[in-house]
Amino acid sequence: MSGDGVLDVAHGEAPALAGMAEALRLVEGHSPAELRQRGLALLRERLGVAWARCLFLDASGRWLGEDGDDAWLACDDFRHPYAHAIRGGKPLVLGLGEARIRLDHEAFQAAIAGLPAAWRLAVRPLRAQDGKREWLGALAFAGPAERVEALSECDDFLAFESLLCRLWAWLARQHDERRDQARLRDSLAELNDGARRRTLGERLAQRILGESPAIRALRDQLVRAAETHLAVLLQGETGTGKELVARGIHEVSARHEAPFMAINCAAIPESLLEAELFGHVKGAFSGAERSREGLFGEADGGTLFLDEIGDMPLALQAKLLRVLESGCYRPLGGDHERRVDLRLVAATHQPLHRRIREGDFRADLYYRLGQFPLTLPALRERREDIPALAQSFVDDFCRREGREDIGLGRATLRALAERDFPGNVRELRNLVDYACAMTRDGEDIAPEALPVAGTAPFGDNDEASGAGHEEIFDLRRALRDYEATLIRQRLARFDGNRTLAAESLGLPKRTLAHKCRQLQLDSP
Ligand SMILES: Nc1ncnc2c1ncn2[C@@H]1O[C@H](COP(=O)(O)OP(=O)(O)OP(=O)(O)O)[C@@H](O)[C@H]1O
Repeated sequence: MSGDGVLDVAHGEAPALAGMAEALRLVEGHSPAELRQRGLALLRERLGVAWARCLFLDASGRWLGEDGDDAWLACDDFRHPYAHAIRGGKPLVLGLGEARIRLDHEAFQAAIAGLPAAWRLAVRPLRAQDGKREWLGALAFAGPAERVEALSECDDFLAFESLLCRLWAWLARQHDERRDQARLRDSLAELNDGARRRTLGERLAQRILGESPAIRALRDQLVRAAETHLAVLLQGETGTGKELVARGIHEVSARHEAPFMAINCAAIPESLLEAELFGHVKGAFSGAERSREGLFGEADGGTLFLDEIGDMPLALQAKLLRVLESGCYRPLGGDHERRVDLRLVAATHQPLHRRIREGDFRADLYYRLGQFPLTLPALRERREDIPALAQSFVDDFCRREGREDIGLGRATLRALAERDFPGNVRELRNLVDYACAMTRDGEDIAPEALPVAGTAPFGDNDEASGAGHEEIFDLRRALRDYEATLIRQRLARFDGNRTLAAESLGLPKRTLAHKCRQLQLDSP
């Protein structure tokens, strides 16, 4: 330093700041492990220490490890000198010859095996803060006796060791804080996810009723499906709630503000189905006086529900597959392709595998539709839900019809629980509606108010009601009337298409034609 207190800087060097560059190398370590490596490199390269190790304590404080080595040394195993240094809290120096005789720890002996017996080994416990028993690990170095002793007492070395410890403690704290924050973030996200899913599940439970394990699991799956963009294929017997579930998925999905469009592929003649789905431009075919958007366009951004997908004609299946794969469709008679972004939910009550085997359904479409397959349980598989469903249908009936206080007695609930419900929840609902209609305000539904099982088409929403059994005096005639009503309604449902009507009743087309003649259904 010059007389005026200013540092002499000769040839670009300032001796008083000689250690700064090394200190900087340490400070630039980003993790405790990197810091240890930098510290050891400094000892070897700058101080000429031929053998040096830096050990760290694990989180339990019971094991000492070394970077790049899988072996751990127990802190209470006094056959190695590190345990002595840590336990005693003081540095120790010992001759290697003596260490070879006194300490029979295999890994330690292996580590010092090649070193001269005349050398000395220094082991220095490293602590987070001076004077406190907050151990970080231990620094060990070996060399000729005078060099080891000189180094252990040298102020610069002590400053290096102190800097190493402070940086190490600081980096370890930072690492712990980051880990704690990440854990907190993860558990908060998990909590939020769990809470969000629970809320959505509860929202679904207001419409998709039932607390049986099967229906609870179904609601959980619906929430999961709704989180994705996958196409959902709903399989289940008639009346199990496939349409209800399709709406449920839409309502708890991110698409809930966009439209939900539905179409029953079995109820629409093949010639119209294509135009219904794809839309058409003006003049695309005779009668197309105006252009029409079509369900793909109308459901854009939302959900399209294709009910009875098994009945979709093969030619249309190919076109649907193309839309699903390309995200584009072309309205009938249109020049341009349009992009569409929607979730498809398809439903079927018939085993599609059989339709595929019979060549009536494309396997590739089946797999594309079934990205998220769901099977809805039949009501007989979850009989415990019958009382709650029945009660809710009684409440609905009273609200709808402006009726009051119709109750459900135990005997009636027992009678309901014993039924098989081939028409599932729809059958139960229709049956309860009928029984409510047969019950006076203020009274409980009597078991006798329930129609005899299997006598009426309660499974089918839109079919003849089973009212008026008391007036039946001629069974054959009643059966003929019932058959006629059923066939008439089916024909109306399929716009007079006998093939579809026959198929929906499980009859050959010729048998249906014969019955129509017999029952005089041919004349309007
Ligand atoms: N879990 C349920 N909770 C309340 N109502 C239900 C439930 N499942 C079905 N329903 C009711 O049963 C009736 C039939 O349901 P839906 O039309 O969704 O059945 P589906 O499986 O689509 O029948 P299909 O195969 O004949 O088209 C509807 O009135 C619906 O609201």
